[in-house]
Amino acid sequence: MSKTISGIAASDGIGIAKAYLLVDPDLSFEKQTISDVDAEIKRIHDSFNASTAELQKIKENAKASLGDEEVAVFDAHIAMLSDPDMIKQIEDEIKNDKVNAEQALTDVTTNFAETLAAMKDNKYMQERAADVKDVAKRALSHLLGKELPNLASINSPVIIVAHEITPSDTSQMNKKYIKGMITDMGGRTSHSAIMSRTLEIPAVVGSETATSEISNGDQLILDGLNGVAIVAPSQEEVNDYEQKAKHFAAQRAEWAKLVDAPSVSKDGKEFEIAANIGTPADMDDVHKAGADAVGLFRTEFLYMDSDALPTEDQQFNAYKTVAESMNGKPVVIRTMDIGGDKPLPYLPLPEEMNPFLGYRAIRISLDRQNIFRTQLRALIRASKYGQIRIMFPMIATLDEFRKAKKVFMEEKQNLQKDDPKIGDDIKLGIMIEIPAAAIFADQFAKEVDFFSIGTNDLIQYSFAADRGNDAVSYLYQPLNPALLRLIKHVIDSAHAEGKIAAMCGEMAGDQRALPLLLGMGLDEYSMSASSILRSRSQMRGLTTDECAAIVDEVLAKCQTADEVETLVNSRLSGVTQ
Ligand SMILES: C=C(OP(=O)(O)O)C(=O)O
Ligand SMILES: [Mg+2]
Repeated sequence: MSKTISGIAASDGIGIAKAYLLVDPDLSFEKQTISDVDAEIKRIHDSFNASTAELQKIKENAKASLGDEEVAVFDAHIAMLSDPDMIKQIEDEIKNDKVNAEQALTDVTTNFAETLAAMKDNKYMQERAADVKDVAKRALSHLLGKELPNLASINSPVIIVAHEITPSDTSQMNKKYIKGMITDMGGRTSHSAIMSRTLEIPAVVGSETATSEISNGDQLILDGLNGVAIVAPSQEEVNDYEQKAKHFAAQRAEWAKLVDAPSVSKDGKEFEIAANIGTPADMDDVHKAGADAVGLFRTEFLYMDSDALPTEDQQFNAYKTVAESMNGKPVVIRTMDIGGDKPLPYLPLPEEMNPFLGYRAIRISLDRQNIFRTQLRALIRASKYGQIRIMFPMIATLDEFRKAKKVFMEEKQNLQKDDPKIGDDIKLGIMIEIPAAAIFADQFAKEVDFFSIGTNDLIQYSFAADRGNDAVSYLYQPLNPALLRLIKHVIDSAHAEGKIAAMCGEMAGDQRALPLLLGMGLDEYSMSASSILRSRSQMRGLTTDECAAIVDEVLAKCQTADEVETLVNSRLSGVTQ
């Protein structure tokens, strides 16, 4: 009998493959007194040899799909397994204390890791502590005869089943073999969900129970369109889903024909469908999707993927690459949004009770202005290579925007001493993601050049529901009339002052929301590159007047998100394809 597990649909598509459980096995053991010292020492050597052989194999596989940096980690681990000092200490403990290999390995490696972690002024050595722990875990798994999961060693089609998937996990994945992902944790706007969409891997998140209900090697169907996974499906179910997957692939092929088509409504009104990116490496997908602009460059990834604050030149190069690659089309670059769920290991921030309500984004930038000024200089310099727009995240008050603008003006004037007109064309905008700013949009609109509505956070803060917590994910309601009112107010306020209203939260790529946003006259829709062509296709089937009438009716009549969805669907049947 098959079993169905439900979660949150996070990335479109259907995958059928065996489950790959990304969960560490139980590596607990008992301390034992041994009598055969030689046999125990041999066990250690065997486990180190087996670990080395395993790492060599993983490295070979990884070479084919990953960058040099990722592969170098495996070399470092292999080198550690032949460290004479570490091996001697383990042998000595076995000889002197007559303990089992597991105990000696754990004692010695824990000691090594602690010594490294204590080297506070040597970051490189500090980071090696994690490598020692990793290597020890691998050797221990061999001693206990258990297998560790390893993403980089995957070389046949699988569906990843994990508690949570981190950015470093995704950097080890070979997209070719990953047919889907299902996690226990996360909501639709958690960063692992956003990553799965960027990688175009079908995904279901927030299932709560996937890792406990699915075993390694189970046959799985993953339906990222409807947010379900079927464990041990019947042949009939497999056939059914193979048909659905074919249908979805055919639909994708149809959408792909729109790569060079304009983003217009059925009645010929032009809009912009833009891409959200995290690094310049995402630009390939942006071009494949035929994006009209980059509507959100989340620069915090430049800070997160690095061991230290990125220099002005490193940032300049990243911004220039993206600006040039868009060939004159707009590129909205958001200043760093660190804090909340995006910590920086090398920038210690105070422990907070409520990190999402704490010291983050523009609050850090205005407080630590050297970091902010470096970023602004890099952005102003890069603006010579394309149409760069600068956007400030997490603006709550007009004062914050004015302060940020003042710093920008000072840096621009400094740079203009050498290059008189540099930065003069840069438009300055803000994210509307804090309810106070949304409510006060009519006043903000007088001073900013554009808004971009960040619905991921705007919903989180409006409904007081953590965006990554699946226990409260029922409150993530893009179609709730309260939110729709707020969004309409923001769009109307921008237009009253002749300013651009964009949206870069996930709602911009939500098929259910598009007719309403079009009806409200939203100018720019910025989303994961993988959603662009589908949205363009949908937009081309909608008429703005009809959508505006639906918005009026929804706002006059509906009290719940479900009522909104039902009303929109009933009005659209016959309007769209
Ligand atoms: C786009 C947004 O920003 P992020 O997801 O990076 O917080 C948002 O909050 O909607
Ligand atoms: Mg946000």
